[in-house]
Amino acid sequence: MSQTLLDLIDAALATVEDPEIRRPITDLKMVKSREVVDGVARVAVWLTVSGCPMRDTITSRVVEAVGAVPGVSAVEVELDVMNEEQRKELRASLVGHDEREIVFTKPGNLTRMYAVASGKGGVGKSSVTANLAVAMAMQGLSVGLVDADIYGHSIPRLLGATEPPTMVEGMIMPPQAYGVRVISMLAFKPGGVSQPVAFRGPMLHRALQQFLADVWWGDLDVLLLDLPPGTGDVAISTAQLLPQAELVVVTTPQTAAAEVAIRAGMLAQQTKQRLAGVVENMSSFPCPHCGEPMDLFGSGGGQMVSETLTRELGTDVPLLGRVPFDVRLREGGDNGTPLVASDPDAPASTVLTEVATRLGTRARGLAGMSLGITPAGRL
Ligand SMILES: Nc1ncnc2c1ncn2[C@@H]1O[C@H](COP(=O)(O)OP(=O)(O)OP(=O)(O)O)[C@@H](O)[C@H]1O
Repeated sequence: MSQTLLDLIDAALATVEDPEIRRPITDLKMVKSREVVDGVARVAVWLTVSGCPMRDTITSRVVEAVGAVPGVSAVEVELDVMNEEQRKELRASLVGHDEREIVFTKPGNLTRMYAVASGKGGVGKSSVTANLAVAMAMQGLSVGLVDADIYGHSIPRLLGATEPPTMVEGMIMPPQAYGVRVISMLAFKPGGVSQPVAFRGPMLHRALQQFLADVWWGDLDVLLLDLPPGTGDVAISTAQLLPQAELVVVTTPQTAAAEVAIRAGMLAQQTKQRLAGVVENMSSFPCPHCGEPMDLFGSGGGQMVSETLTRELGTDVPLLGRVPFDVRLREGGDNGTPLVASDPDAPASTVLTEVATRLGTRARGLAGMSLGITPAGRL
């Protein structure tokens, strides 16, 4: 009888996923032992590191899964910590190789990659990226988000993902929020959020490389990168490290913002990247009193960027959506609750979700790619 009960307990443990790695703890060899004495199940679990921030979550998941097995009256969980050998084995089983390489550039990798760019700061690029990531995760996609704005990182706050990552044998397990794996410079600053980052160009490249190679991303459907504004070092490093990443340009409706956004988009011509499209943010919204459309930041910027880039690059660069100005989007960013999660039916959420659906399911091909050829004929 106890054999049958143990089988049931094993089956229950196989449903418990490690919250960071998102694989069954049985596959990860995290179950040290299990036994049943008079209906009381005792489960010992190996944690990867002693200060594992997920210890309580793992414990409660084990208690819930094993406690639901008929015949189990109580569950006791004991935690132990893996030794170096076990961690190495775990690392090898997860990564499949030892050297630090960027998995996204390996042949056969199917992760869709989007680098979100803007011409200038403050147009809402980070807010759009964070909400797109959460919307994609809410659609069941496995999503990673790199805050490539090394100096001005803001993604952890926008998603409330400010806890430090767990390290397993030099591999960084990224914190998660709303189902999105997030890495940012915050994870590497002992002085916390207000500590400035004083990096020169080559250091920025190295930091980005580390975000991509040393972080355990798992099998991602989509990787989003929140670039710093403009066409500086990080935008170029991204193109070098992830040449398959497509650009998404964010602008406001304002002509001045649109003009600089075009420059950010034109970078694709030099880097030979594809342009997935343009998102206009802080667009027209209905006046709360009279319902008339309010164009707080002018109008037409997104359309202008889309049309100009289409013409200049000789390829379709669609306007993916116009996200209305919404104070709740700003408030959600301030308190780490993205609007698409807190109010999925808000007009801004609806647009962001549509853009997320489009990008998350987009077929990969030559569309949107500047071929870098000049038409033959009269000069
Ligand atoms: N659609 C919107 N409606 C209202 N407020 C918005 C909207 N989009 C962004 N904001 C607010 O605008 C400000 C700038 O947004 P955000 O930080 O996302 O811009 P950014 O382009 O990433 O800036 P930077 O690159 O300089 O960090 C934030 O306070 C944000 O909450």
